[in-house]
Amino acid sequence: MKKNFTQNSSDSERQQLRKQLLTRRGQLTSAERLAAEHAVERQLLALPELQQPCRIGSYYSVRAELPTQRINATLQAAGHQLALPVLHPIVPRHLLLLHTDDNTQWHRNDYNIPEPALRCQDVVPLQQVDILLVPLVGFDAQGNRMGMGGGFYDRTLAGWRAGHFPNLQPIGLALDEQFVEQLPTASWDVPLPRVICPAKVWDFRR
Ligand SMILES: Nc1nc2c(c(=O)[nH]1)N(C=O)[C@@H](CNc1ccc(C(=O)N[C@@H](CCC(=O)O)C(=O)O)cc1)CN2
Ligand SMILES: Nc1ncnc2c1ncn2[C@@H]1O[C@H](COP(=O)(O)OP(=O)(O)OP(=O)(O)O)[C@@H](O)[C@H]1O
Repeated sequence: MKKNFTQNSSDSERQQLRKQLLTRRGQLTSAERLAAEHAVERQLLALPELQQPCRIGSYYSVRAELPTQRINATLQAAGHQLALPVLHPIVPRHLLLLHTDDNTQWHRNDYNIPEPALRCQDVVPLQQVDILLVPLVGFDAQGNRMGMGGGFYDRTLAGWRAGHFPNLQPIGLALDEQFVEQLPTASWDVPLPRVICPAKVWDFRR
């Protein structure tokens, strides 16, 4: 992948790179994607943090994302509490995390992504979340992340970067093909401390 993006790269460069990465991600077969989910699940479950019951924010994978349906079910079966994102009904481009279990009712949001029905009692404040599994389109050797371009996770992670959620550990989940040497960055981008891929757990802390 190209490396000639500068820190001040334009929106169109970011858009173009996003498109290339989405195309690359879309070229995997469903068997390859399933194998990737297995490998990521194995590495995730082996993390020391997950050896005790945790509150985990995950995502409901769509299109060619690293699949999470099986990972989410396994996490619940292992005794972890699972919360999934809902587009905030009032604050534009913000996310809420909602507790989910077998009784959860599902709706499709404006992006056609299934999300739990909004019930106030199910909202899990980020202060109470231990691990946040973050979807991505691409990531680089510094942990910089490119998402779908809505800024949803950038806004969510801004509070974490500011120190408001000291117990929260964000972890990106990705296919190996989503790695690029260097992504263009913007001031609002929040680098991920860790990314789990099928081949490797990337640790950017220290
Ligand atoms: N599975 C999953 N859930 C998620 C996210 C995600 O990336 N993956 N999000 C991460 O933020 C939030 C939703 N944000 C999204 C932002 C844009 C588009 C999207 O598809 N936008 C364009 C398509 C882009 C394109 O065609 O180039 C569209 O609406 O058609 C989807 C989700 C919350 N839930
Ligand atoms: N903390 C923030 N506060 C206000 N605006 C923000 C913040 N973070 C991102 N934005 C805005 O969101 C828009 C999209 O950002 P960007 O392209 O980096 O999204 P992304 O990381 O790809 O998407 P996502 O986080 O939803 O997966 C940018 O125009 C930016 O101005």
